[in-house]
Amino acid sequence: MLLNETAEKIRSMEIRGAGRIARSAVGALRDHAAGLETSDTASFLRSMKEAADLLVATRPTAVSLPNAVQTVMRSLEGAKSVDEAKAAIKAAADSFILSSKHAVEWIGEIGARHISDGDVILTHCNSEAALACILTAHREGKAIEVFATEVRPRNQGLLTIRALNDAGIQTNFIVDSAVRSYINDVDLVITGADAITVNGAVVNKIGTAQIALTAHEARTPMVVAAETYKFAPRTILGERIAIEERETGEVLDRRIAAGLPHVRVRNPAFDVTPARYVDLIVTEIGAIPPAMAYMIIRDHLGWGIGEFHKAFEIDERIQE
Ligand SMILES: O=P(O)(O)OC[C@H]1O[C@H](OP(=O)(O)O)[C@H](O)[C@@H]1O
Repeated sequence: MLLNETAEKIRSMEIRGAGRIARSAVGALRDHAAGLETSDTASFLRSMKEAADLLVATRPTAVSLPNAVQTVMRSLEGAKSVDEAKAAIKAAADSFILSSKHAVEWIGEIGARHISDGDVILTHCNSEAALACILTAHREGKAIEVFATEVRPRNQGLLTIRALNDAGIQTNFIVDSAVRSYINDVDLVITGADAITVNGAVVNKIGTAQIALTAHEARTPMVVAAETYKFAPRTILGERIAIEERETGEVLDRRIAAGLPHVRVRNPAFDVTPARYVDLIVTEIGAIPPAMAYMIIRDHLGWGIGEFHKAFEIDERIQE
């Protein structure tokens, strides 16, 4: 898909979900690289850097996006010609997409082990990773029932209930504010994540923190299903995860809002659940407590402080 088209689809949420965003972005980078006609390495690198910046700027919160783009852009290091650079980008993008899909499968396998026959599960938003756990448990023959929230204002819950319905899983569709009314019927909460910070806090769809708090009070385990590339390396350096504020028309029709001059509509797309309300994070390399976030960043993402130096080197080469 074309670069600008992909960027627009991510911005408008036609392409959404932290994993899908990441895969689409690296696919767009790969296709952009293949289509560049220059033989000048510096101008190729410049164009790739602009493409990477454009994609990363589309949505600020899901760290899967910059992590994926960074993974692919790092493959440019050491490329001595445009052809070499194109081949490196393609290999890195294809490998990222494949391993991202495998990661979801592994998360499904591992997550399903935390689901018992007869469990009632509550999920929020539409997460590939969380759904993988639920669908795998169902495929294994466990009788499960799900509560799925509506997910105002973008109604991603509709995607979730369609997937659950298609699989033949008994599902209860509830408004976001009904979670506390049903939490005592729930054995396990499973959500996805858009970002996980070094201190194990989980950034996910708005409403997740309320659900986690409710689950904590009810002593219902809160499980987060997330690929390792959802962990945010720059939080080691004190960088905070930006919470995307989307346009207010998503929440209240602009014509109605125009007649309410004293009302300010707020529309944060994500919230932060502190680590103490998260029992387990299921990743493709195993289920871990949130306190292990630093080790995931250090050992499995392979960059942190060095990331800045690498990015700087690419900038220098562009200026040559
Ligand atoms: O990567 P997977 O597990 O599919 O999704 C992770 C998260 O991405 C989504 O964000 P949005 O709907 O794009 O704002 C939701 O917050 C979901 O929990």
